[in-house]
Amino acid sequence: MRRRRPVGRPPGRPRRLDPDRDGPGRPRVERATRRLFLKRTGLPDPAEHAAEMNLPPWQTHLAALASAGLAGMTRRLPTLICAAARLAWRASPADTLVTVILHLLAGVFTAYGLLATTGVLRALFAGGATPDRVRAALPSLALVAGATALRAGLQAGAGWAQARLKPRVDHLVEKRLFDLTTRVELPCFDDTEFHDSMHRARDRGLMEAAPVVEATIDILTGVIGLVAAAGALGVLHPVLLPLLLITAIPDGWAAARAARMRYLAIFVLSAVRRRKWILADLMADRDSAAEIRAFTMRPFLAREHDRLAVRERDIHVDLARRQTVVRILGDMAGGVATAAVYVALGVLLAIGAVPLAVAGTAVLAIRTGQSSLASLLFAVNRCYESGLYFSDYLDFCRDAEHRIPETRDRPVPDGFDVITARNVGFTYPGADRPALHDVSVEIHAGQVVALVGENGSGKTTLAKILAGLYAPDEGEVHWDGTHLGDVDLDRLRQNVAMIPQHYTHWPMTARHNIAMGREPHEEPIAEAAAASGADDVIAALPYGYDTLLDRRFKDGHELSGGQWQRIAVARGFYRDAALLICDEPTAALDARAEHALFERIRAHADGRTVLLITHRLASVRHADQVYVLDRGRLVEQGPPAELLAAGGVFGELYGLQARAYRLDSRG
Ligand SMILES: Nc1ncnc2c1ncn2[C@@H]1O[C@H](COP(=O)(O)OP(=O)(O)OP(=O)(O)O)[C@@H](O)[C@H]1O
Repeated sequence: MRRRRPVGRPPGRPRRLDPDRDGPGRPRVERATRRLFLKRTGLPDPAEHAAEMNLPPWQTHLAALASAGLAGMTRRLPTLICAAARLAWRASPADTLVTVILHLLAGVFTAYGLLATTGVLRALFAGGATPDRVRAALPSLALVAGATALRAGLQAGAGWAQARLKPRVDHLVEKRLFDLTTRVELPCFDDTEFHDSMHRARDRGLMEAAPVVEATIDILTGVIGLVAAAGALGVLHPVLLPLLLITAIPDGWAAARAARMRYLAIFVLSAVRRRKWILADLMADRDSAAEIRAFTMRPFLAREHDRLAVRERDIHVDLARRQTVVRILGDMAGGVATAAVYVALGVLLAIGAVPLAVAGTAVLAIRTGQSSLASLLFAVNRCYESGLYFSDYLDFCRDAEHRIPETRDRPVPDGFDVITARNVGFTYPGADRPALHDVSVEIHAGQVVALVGENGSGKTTLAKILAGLYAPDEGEVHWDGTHLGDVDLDRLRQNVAMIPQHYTHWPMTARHNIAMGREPHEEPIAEAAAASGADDVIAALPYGYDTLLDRRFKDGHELSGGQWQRIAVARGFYRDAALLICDEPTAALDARAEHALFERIRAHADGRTVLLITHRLASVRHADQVYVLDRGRLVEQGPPAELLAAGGVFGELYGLQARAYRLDSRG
């Protein structure tokens, strides 16, 4: 038997905390960073007494961001840059190559232009009449102009290739993510760690892929610009090289510090913003609109929202003040450094170490280098920030790939004479007791088989195992001689139609809501709708089968719970599969509709096999076989008449319902 890959963390093994990858499960790091921020800023803790204000997935790395220094960021960069390069290459090798090559060439022309400037200045500063000097400078001037024009052209080309790359990267990562989320085994969705990781990847990781690629390209451009300026300075005079660094340090310090302040502010604000967003959603959402009015909650919600908005505003105003101070300090230090560089250049000129033309070019090169360094630092910050979230995406994809069921070659049966579940046991990931234990059932073709039992007794779980949605931990399920563990379950499910207990209200037309996943053929759709009673619902819709069943869109229409249920049943009928599973198909129906639907299921069965889960025991009387579950164990089985006569659990539950109806009808 194929063992199911264990999902979730093995019991007893605690998760290792990684301070660099903070998440909702790592509150210690959050608290420490919050304390650090509050101590430094003297601000009140905006999330005080708000237990529900945990970090949302899109802000889980703020603690890491808050505590990251420039050195920490730089250490992580090589991994991120490699991941971004691989992604860009997969998205479009041509655009990646063009972007890199054009940026490199632009860097060469930057250096060339700077060096050519020396020729211009040398000619202009030489002796002789001004017209002669200008004329002498013309060839170098033409070279500078040519280099500048070429550089601009190359940069525009690189920008175009980069712009083409972004949507391709977005498309690639989205496609991969949703391919994985729809292919992993169903039990993954019961695993909280998988769930969290999926949300982190979907809510933020996905969006950060393109920014990581862009930031990586910006880092490359920054480095190229810096190397071009440094190269030009080195060629002019080696002593000029350190001067570039001296002027760059204050700028770099101010940029890194201001960015860090922003991270810290966002970090401390995360809980406030999350709460504010929740309130904003409630105040502008269709589902809550009626209750807000019915309970006259508007003033309360608006006051609460405003209180949080004011808190957020104050922190931002304070942040703006402190960032301005840092920038002014940076600018002042930068000014002092630039003055020192000019003094040093003056000294070099005075002692004749460099000619005047070289000094003039050096000033230009230093300016170019400074601006490249500033963009480089900014790009490093951005790459680090986006990279943290992007690693969530990569981690999720790696994990999800291991959770895709392996492909199996054994042919899938089209139908069956008998489905046999033998000694089946199943425990949900993380659950401390099994949902099913040692359950054996047989479903013969053409039968209507009912699963009954109290809430939580395991009926839905058993149905899902029989349909091949869950693999049992113990025991086996066979469709005739075929063990479900040996076949491709995706193909097997083509032969199963399931009307689940909690069905989806697909935001699509009525037609697609019935055909869902199959070609929509008019006649079979109409037959399925008639068989389920959905035909009346559709006839009353403004555009019939073409009516969009979602009020959030123009011309969309909303259905009542019972009307939706009929559509869901029609969907099950439309599949016309060997096995039809109906999991409480009448829960939302009125008494008349319920009776009619059971009649229709019986009529639709007509040689098909139906597995019926229901609490309406009167409807089970016509089943061929009833299995009664109690806390995950099979306690009774047999034709309904025999079970009633035996007076066991089924008889007791049936009697309770019948008595309630008798009392009700007496009034
Ligand atoms: N996704 C899940 N993760 C963990 N436990 C689950 C999950 N789904 C069901 N369970 C548990 O498994 C047990 C059986 O649930 P199941 O849904 O099969 O019962 P049921 O008989 O269909 O109940 P009901 O009549 O209320 O629909 C219950 O104890 C339930 O809490």
